[in-house]
Amino acid sequence: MSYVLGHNQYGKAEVHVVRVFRDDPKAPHDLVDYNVSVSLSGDFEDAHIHGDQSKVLTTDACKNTVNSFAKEAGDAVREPESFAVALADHFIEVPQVNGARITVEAVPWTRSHDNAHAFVKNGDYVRTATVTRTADDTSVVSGLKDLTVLKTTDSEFHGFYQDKYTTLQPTNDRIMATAVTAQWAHDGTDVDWGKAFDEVKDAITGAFAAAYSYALQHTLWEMGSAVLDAVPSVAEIRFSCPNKHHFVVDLSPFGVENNCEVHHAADRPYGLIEATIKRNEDVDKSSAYDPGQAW
Ligand SMILES: O=c1[nH]c(=O)c2[nH]c(=O)[nH]c2[nH]1
Repeated sequence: MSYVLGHNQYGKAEVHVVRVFRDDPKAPHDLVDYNVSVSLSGDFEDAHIHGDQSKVLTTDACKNTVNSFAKEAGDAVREPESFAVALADHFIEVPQVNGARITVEAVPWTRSHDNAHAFVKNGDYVRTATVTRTADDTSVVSGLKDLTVLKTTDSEFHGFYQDKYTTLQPTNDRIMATAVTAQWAHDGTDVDWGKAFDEVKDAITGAFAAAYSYALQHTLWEMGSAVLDAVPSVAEIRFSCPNKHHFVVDLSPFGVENNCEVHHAADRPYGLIEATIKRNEDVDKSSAYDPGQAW
């Protein structure tokens, strides 16, 4: 037999760690809530082909490292990107590892009633970070998932291609709603991650609100352009946005007028609109994204 082992990677997925910052007894507490996944690649052929584990850093050790780094990495823990960089820098030092990918899903908690130690989980969205480390390169992709936005007008959809299955009626006034999932790749790592995240999120929601839309595709372009305008470190942004359809209900059988007021919010099927907006043609950040990540 001369079969060949192709790409392989392994690690611990979804280490859910909550770190409280409470070093200063007089200061209010802070916390971060991270779901961390570690994926290592390198010289692991013997483990697969011969059952020899001598080079395998256990996934249990990966989990322990995440937990310990939640204390050891100090202030780097405060932002998902810098925490992931600290972990990636550690794992790449293992001699048989030549690639380390760390993904973090960060659930935002907000302080409750200005209380020093009480928080409310903010379920509006999840912040994400993916750090890919090789011996001589670190690439950082930031993101967010499931940021749901809706506007009640300033959205049209008409002039579309028609075939024999086309029944959709054109409209010049409709609800537009989506749950934005986006990932943006940075040039370099010298970035104020928290500030950049807030600016990107603000650019996305601001452009969604302000842009007059002729399709969700058009809105993705506007949102991506606003992000590139606002944050110089972003080289490209990838969107995956379900069109959360709101269909105007026909109330005419009841003699009731419905001027885009009463809608049926359908949950499926949904249009899925995806696009990458790049700073220029030469940008190629594909290796910075986790191919196994289903958005
Ligand atoms: O914004 C939209 N883009 C589409 O491609 C599409 N297709 C469709 O049926 N409705 C919509 N809306």
